[in-house]
Amino acid sequence: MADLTRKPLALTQGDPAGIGPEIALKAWHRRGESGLPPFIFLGDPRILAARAEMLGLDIPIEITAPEAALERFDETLPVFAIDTALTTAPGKPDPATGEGTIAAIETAVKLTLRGKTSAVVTNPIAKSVLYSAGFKYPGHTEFLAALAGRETGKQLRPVMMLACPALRVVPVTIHIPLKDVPAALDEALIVDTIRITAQELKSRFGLAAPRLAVAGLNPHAGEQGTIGREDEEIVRPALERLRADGMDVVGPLPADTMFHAAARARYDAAICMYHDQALIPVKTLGFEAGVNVTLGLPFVRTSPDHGTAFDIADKGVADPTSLEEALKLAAQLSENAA
Ligand SMILES: NC(=O)C1=CN([C@@H]2O[C@H](COP(=O)(O)OP(=O)(O)OC[C@H]3O[C@@H](n4cnc5c(N)ncnc54)[C@H](O)[C@@H]3O)[C@@H](O)[C@H]2O)C=CC1
Ligand SMILES: NCC(=O)COP(=O)(O)O
Repeated sequence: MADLTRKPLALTQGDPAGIGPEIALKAWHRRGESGLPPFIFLGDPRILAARAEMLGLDIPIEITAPEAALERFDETLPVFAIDTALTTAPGKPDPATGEGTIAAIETAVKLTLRGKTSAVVTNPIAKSVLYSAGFKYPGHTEFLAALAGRETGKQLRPVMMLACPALRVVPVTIHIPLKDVPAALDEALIVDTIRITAQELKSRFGLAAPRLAVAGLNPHAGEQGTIGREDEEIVRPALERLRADGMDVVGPLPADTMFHAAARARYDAAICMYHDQALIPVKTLGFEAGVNVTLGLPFVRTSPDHGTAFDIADKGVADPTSLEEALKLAAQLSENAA
């Protein structure tokens, strides 16, 4: 039975041709055994119903307001209806659905900032599909910060964190080509990213004194400047500034030796210089239960660590565990922040 003093989580549909609708249905279906916090699905109920039929799941889908979702969650899957072009099939994305996909994210932010829902949980979007539909952001992370900035009038700096039971990682640069990473790195970017990470590890994750380990950019963290100068000229001075402020930060460390079990035991989060340096270890150690969390926003946002998985979207085999973990972490973090 849901605690009716709480609010539901806002769960966006993601790309309707991906596995988002399927994992939402499966997560609701096993809500009792997994102890799932209540959510309201923001998306097109016709897409959800068609996917339930494909999966052979008899799931009562109910269009409802967020205020009624908690009460109804035990009995029905609550949906806040957002019209989406019905031009896709599972595994066959179409930019025409982009408008509905984006509207679901915008609605989630509005509902959460207005106190109707407790946090935003996003199903995966395919960046390339949305770019064809005119989307101008690298991903949810930057889009959510822009939406929240628009609503609050504040300039927000979002930080991506991925977490699984064995590891938390933060990429300093996110969705940019590898060749552009060195030029994108500067002392201020590294300092800001680490400050926001440390702050939220305290306020949202309850770590009184977070220990951070920072990867170097180059092999062997530059080997004293002989394999690239960035680690000595950019990363090290940034870490010295943070240490002067009393932060527990080590590095720059050689990235190849900072993710084995004994090394991981020495820190609470690893700060990495680029996307794959951060995401390869976390997805290798905990793909099934990994969660993506956006720090630096005025609300909690999580998502599964995986993407749209178009290759399996018509097969019925998608695993909902990562989404379930994202929903549970969102509920926990928003409770910590309350
Ligand atoms: N938060 C988000 O919106 C994210 C979106 N993406 C987007 O997803 C699209 C596809 O990306 P990929 O690199 O192919 O990664 P992906 O995570 O969609 O798929 C990688 C492999 O893992 C499998 N897989 C993923 N989730 C699974 C699940 N829940 N159960 C069973 N198998 C699963 C897929 O079938 C595929 O073989 C891209 O357009 C990317 O932009 C990727 C990551 C996160
Ligand atoms: N590789 C992580 C990813 O693509 C998620 O990005 P975002 O949509 O959460 O910004």
